[in-house]
Amino acid sequence: METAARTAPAAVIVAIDGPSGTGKSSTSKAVAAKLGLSYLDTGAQYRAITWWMLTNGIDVTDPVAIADAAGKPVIVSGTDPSAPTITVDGIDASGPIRTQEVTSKVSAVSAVPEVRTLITELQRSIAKGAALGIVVEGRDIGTTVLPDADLKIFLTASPEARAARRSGELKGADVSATREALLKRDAADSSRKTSPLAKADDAVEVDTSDLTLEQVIECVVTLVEGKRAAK
Ligand SMILES: Nc1ncnc2c1ncn2[C@@H]1O[C@H](COP(=O)(O)OP(=O)(O)O)[C@@H](O)[C@H]1O
Ligand SMILES: Nc1ccn([C@@H]2O[C@H](COP(=O)(O)OP(=O)(O)O)[C@@H](O)[C@H]2O)c(=O)n1
Repeated sequence: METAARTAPAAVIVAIDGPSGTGKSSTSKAVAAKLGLSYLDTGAQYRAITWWMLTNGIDVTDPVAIADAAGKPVIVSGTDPSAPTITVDGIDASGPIRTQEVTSKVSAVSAVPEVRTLITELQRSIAKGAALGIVVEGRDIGTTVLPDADLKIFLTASPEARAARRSGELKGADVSATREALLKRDAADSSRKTSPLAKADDAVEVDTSDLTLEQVIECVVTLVEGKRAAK
């Protein structure tokens, strides 16, 4: 009789990177749910450490203060794509990490090398523990966190499409102000020295500007299934 271990599909690791509003979270969650994989939102982890710094009086304009405090918060990510969670020191942080204040400060905190080292280790251990595989989304997953991922996707979209999507979520937010804020964050994330936002050489680039979310999901599911079949 065949053992479960022999018949179970090999774990598949999928890295999805790209700037804000390109569809990383929606696509990654849906692909993971459809294929029975775990899901990790690495942006939520950088937001969580930023929120902890802000609520604990750390000066987020001072990289030395950020580096000194980086090891203190305990960040735990739940990886069920239908109900992802994030806690900091046991407190649910899923709401507070989405505030405008955190969004405007997260690039400065995430640029500090000590922060990146700690969060990258956490991400690798979560990916290693995902028995059936995982979809990990962020900015540096294909280049730095999981350079041996089975499949790397880099999502792009025009600043106009991204701003329209984000201001739709922020109910009534001004599209041009949202566009400027997105571009400012892209510039900071792309220009930092340690693991900047970048497309890995072997990533598949998908421009989502004129695609529906369903089309993007279908495209990525097809690519993952192809990789799984080849394993
Ligand atoms: N291809 C698409 N077409 C239209 N809206 C989209 C598309 N992809 C994502 N969205 C919407 O845009 C918003 C931002 O998507 P999200 O997945 O959070 O992007 P990211 O994680 O890259 O910042 C969400 O409201 C989402 O439903
Ligand atoms: N792998 C990652 C993921 C996010 N980040 C940082 O975290 C911020 C928030 O990421 P996010 O994915 O939640 O942002 P949105 O795309 O949801 O706006 C980014 O702007 C980066 O500064 C990072 O540096 N590396």
